[in-house]
Formats: sequence, structure tokens, C-alpha cells
Amino acid sequence: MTQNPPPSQQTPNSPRRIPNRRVLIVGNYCHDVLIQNGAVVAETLGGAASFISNVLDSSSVSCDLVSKVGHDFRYEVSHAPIVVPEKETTVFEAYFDLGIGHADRVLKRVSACDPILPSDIPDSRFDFGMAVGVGGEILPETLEKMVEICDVVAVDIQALIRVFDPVDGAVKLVNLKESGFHHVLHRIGFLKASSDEALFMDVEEMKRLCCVVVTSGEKGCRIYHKDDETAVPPFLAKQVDPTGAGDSFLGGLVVGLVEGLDVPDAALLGNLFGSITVEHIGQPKFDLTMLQRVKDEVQRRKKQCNLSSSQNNDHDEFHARLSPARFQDSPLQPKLLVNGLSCDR
Ligand SMILES: Nc1ncnc2c1ncn2[C@@H]1O[C@H](COP(=O)(O)OP(=O)(O)OP(=O)(O)O)[C@@H](O)[C@H]1O
Ligand SMILES: O[C@H]1[C@H](O)[C@@H](O)[C@H](O)[C@@H](O)[C@H]1O
Repeated sequence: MTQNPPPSQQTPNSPRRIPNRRVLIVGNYCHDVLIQNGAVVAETLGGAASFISNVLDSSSVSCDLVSKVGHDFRYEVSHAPIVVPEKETTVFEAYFDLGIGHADRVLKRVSACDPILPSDIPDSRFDFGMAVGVGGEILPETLEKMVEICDVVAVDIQALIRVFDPVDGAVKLVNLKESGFHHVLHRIGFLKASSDEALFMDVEEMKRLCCVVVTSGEKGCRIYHKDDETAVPPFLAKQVDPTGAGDSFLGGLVVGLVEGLDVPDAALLGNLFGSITVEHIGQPKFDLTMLQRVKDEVQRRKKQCNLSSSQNNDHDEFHARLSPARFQDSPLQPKLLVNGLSCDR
């Protein structure tokens, strides 16, 4: 297959073919069932792909989405999935014994739709690919195709290391080394893991291969790349349901990267979308005024970084400017949270 060189290596004389499409999201939609004390509290559209496309669509970043669902898929979505008539949609039950606002939950995959095959993925080129399976639908050959056709691929580690109990579907994790994906990892750009999932990889090894982002709920996230380690502060949120926080985080990170922000600034945008997501059950509806303010701040930040001759690392200022957008309709006051400590401004 003929490939465009990545944008950074294109010169005016590079043979220019069809321009890349922007973002490719690969992962199945699912039905999420939230259970507390044996009773169903909510049933919602789930799957990392649904949370991520929600963030990208709201931010006007165009994306293609490849997802498979069964005949029983219940939701209207803006990116149509492939329907496999003889199968059921992937279903996750999430057991919140400590209350659904609590981060600790037991996940069970009680039904699984088909995997996504390389032939399901378009033969176009993309700036960014996102491998974001939830129920084991991303195969090693799926990821191999993604790294072939995308300039940069961001992977959620949950797509690679989950295994499912054959009896009750309980989600367990295996070490990344034993996942069957190890041979492709030197070709990915970003690997996102929650702090629990990060225990199943060797961060020291992975940060030499790609940019590793470890999210820690209300504490924000840390970025590891080569010899650099950067803490990116969180936004204050009233957590109602943690489901999808990591997905929206990844969506926000990619929005930032597509917009040309540097990685810590893009991760700050990830933290922002993650914090909004935990305040809702299911898919958050982003407030249009908030989105416009965030877009304005992103453009302002880009200009500021372009004008500044030295590297501008003042993330606190970007954080402070995003906070009011985040909280304008909320009783919470904007606060700066650094290393888990909040300070009134
Ligand atoms: N309680 C919270 N308060 C503020 N921000 C939060 C909170 N929980 C999550 N976030 C934001 O969302 C990001 C992702 O959350 P988290 O680390 O819980 O991901 P995750 O475990 O992959 O989520 P999930 O599996 O539930 O989708 C965090 O880095 C943070 O920026
Ligand atoms: O909808 C959710 C969400 O996508 C989570 O990121 C994933 O961990 C769950 O398995 C899924 O049910």
C-alpha cells in the first residue's frame, strides 16, 4: 500500500496523494448495566468508542468509527456500527457495592459481539488511530493494520490486556508482555492506562517505545516519555459515576493533539473531559457555551505557544483559564489542584 509520509516529514516536493482523514476510532459499542446491591440502577450506552466519539463530535473533530453490535443494539448513534444480525451486542455489568459514585467496581462481560477484523477497517490513511476495545474485540492483526494506516496510534491498554472468566465473564487483566500485542507496541504513539492497569506493564520499558499516560482519577494523570515525567493537574468534579472517564480523557487528549497542542496541554484537555464525564451517568452532554470557551482557550494557547520563542510549559495558566469554562454553571468554585492539593485562587 502507498503511504503518505507523516505530516512532519512532508516537503513541498513530496509526492502528495489524497489528504489523510483525521481520526479513526476502533472499538465496539456496548450496553452498560450499572448494578448496586443486586438492583439495576441504570442501563446506558457504553464502550470507549461511544465516549470518545462524543468528545470528538462535540469538539468538531471529524472521525470515522468502526464498531460492531448485535441485532439487539438499542441506541441511536451518530456513527453507525456494523450490525452482526446473528450476534448480540457486547454487554458489561458493573457492580458498585460501595455506591455508583465510587471508583471501585467489579466488571463482568456477560455478552460479546464479534471482533473487529482488519478487513472491517477502511483502507484510507488517518492522522490518528485510536484502538479502544472493551471486550477483547481488538485482535493483534487489527492493531497491526491500524499502525499501517495511521500516522499516530493511541491505544487504551484495556483493549489489549483484558481476559474474561469463561463462567461469569469477570474481567481480569494479564501482563502486557503476555497479551499477544507485544510485537506491535514499538509502532504505537501513545499508551493510556489507569493506575490499576499500569501495574500490568513495565512503564520503564514502555516509555522508551512510546508516550505512556497513566490516569489516576481525581488526581489527574502523569505522562512518561523517555526520561521525562510530567504530572498534569486534575479539575475538581463531583463524581456520580466513574464509567467512561478514561475514555473521555483519551478523547480530550486526541482533540488536543489534533489541534496541535503539546502533549501535557492535550492531557490537560483530557483531564477536563474526564472530570465532566464522572459527573454524569452514561454519556455526558457537553454544554455548548462551555465547549466554545474551551475551543477559544485552545486557540489562544496555540497562538501563545507559537509566539513564544522558548518552550512554554506554563500549564497552570492554561488550567486556570480552562477552569471557569468548566464550572460556569456549577456550584463548585474554580480551584487549582496540584498534586492532589486544592488551592483557592
Ligand atoms: N473524581 C474525579 N475528579 C476529577 N477528575 C476525574 C475524576 N475521576 C476521573 N477524572 C479525570 O478523568 C481521567 C480518567 O479517569 P480514571 O483515571 O478514573 O480513568 P479510568 O480508570 O480509565 O476510567 P474508566 O475505566 O472508569 O473509564 C483522570 O485522569 C481525571 O483527569
Ligand atoms: O462503557 C464502559 C467504558 O467504555 C469503560 O471504559 C470500559 O472499561 C467498560 O468496559 C465499558 O463497559
